[in-house]
Amino acid sequence: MAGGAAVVSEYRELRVDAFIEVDRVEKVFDVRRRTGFMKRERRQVRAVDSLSFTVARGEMVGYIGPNGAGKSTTVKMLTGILMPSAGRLRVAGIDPSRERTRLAHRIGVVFGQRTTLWWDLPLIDSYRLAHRIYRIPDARYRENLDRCVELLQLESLLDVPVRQLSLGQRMRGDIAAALLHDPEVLYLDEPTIGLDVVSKAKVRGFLRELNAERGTTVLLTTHDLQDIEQLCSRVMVIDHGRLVYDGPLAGLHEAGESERMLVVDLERELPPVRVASARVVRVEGPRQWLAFPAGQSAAPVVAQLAAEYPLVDLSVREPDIEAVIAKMYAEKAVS
Ligand SMILES: Nc1ncnc2c1ncn2[C@@H]1O[C@H](COP(=O)(O)OP(=O)(O)OP(=O)(O)O)[C@@H](O)[C@H]1O
Repeated sequence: MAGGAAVVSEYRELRVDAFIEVDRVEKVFDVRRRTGFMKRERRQVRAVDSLSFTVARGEMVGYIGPNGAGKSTTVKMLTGILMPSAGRLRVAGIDPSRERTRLAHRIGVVFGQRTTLWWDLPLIDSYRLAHRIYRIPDARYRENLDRCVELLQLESLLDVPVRQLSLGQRMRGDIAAALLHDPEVLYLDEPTIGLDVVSKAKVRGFLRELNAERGTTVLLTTHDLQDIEQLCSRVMVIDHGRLVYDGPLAGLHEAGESERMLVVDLERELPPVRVASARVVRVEGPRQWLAFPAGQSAAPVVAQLAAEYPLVDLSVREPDIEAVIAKMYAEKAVS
């Protein structure tokens, strides 16, 4: 990924009004492992390595990476659950690990795999508890609850014990719980995991509206790239604890050095065509597939084809974003 480092630093310089600041942060875990009878080995795991980024107020940023890349560790440090081994973190000007309680009033967290709701109690009771714990003014609580209930379609679920809710219903319940105290920033960890298509659409629609209306800053961790495509104009990719890409989703294609495909229909079957900066990867009767670099315009390839071959039709196919990211994950971190 040759251009990756440049992409990371260029994008970083643009962000001046930082709401979330991560500056050369590291997190090293000491792990002890049994290696035999009475024998233990001590090992260090560098979960986050010299990580720097900023997020402006009101941004919706995707935070992605392969398993074990350091995403959860980053989010845990941003909420104050974990203390960084080195570097500086600020969220809304607050040092998370030093002032965790003060920060808790300004952030909301949703972990798709776990719930913050009271399992045996009706859903509404978890909200009443949040009302007390966060000391939310009554009118504000009522307004936020009504809004979440309406947009997340929770009306018929409020009196149902949480353990009886489906995964999608529970997830919507969790998102509401994270928002009752008006957090300025929301960390979402896999908010659509295990949800059906309809529930995913509901959750995504709600998050879009929340961001547009309230300007809530959102950091979204997900393995579902459609979440990113539909919600985030910016994406950060982390691998082995380091940032390997920070920029618009569309730029991932270039950074991943992916290829676009030109599908060409000729008048008749011909041997593979020969054009500059594209190569034929498949031939099926009069149809041929030509791969060319994603960062390059299709125009010169099309012009040469039209001038030299009996062209009937053509179309350009964009690379599959999942393939681009899989390729990025397979490469070494560059930042
Ligand atoms: N409490 C801990 N003690 C020791 N090692 C840990 C601890 N928490 C995380 N790690 C290690 O740190 C690395 C990063 O883990 P992390 O959970 O942040 O990754 P992730 O990107 O969130 O992965 P996933 O997508 O699987 O949730 C992994 O190697 C993990 O094993």
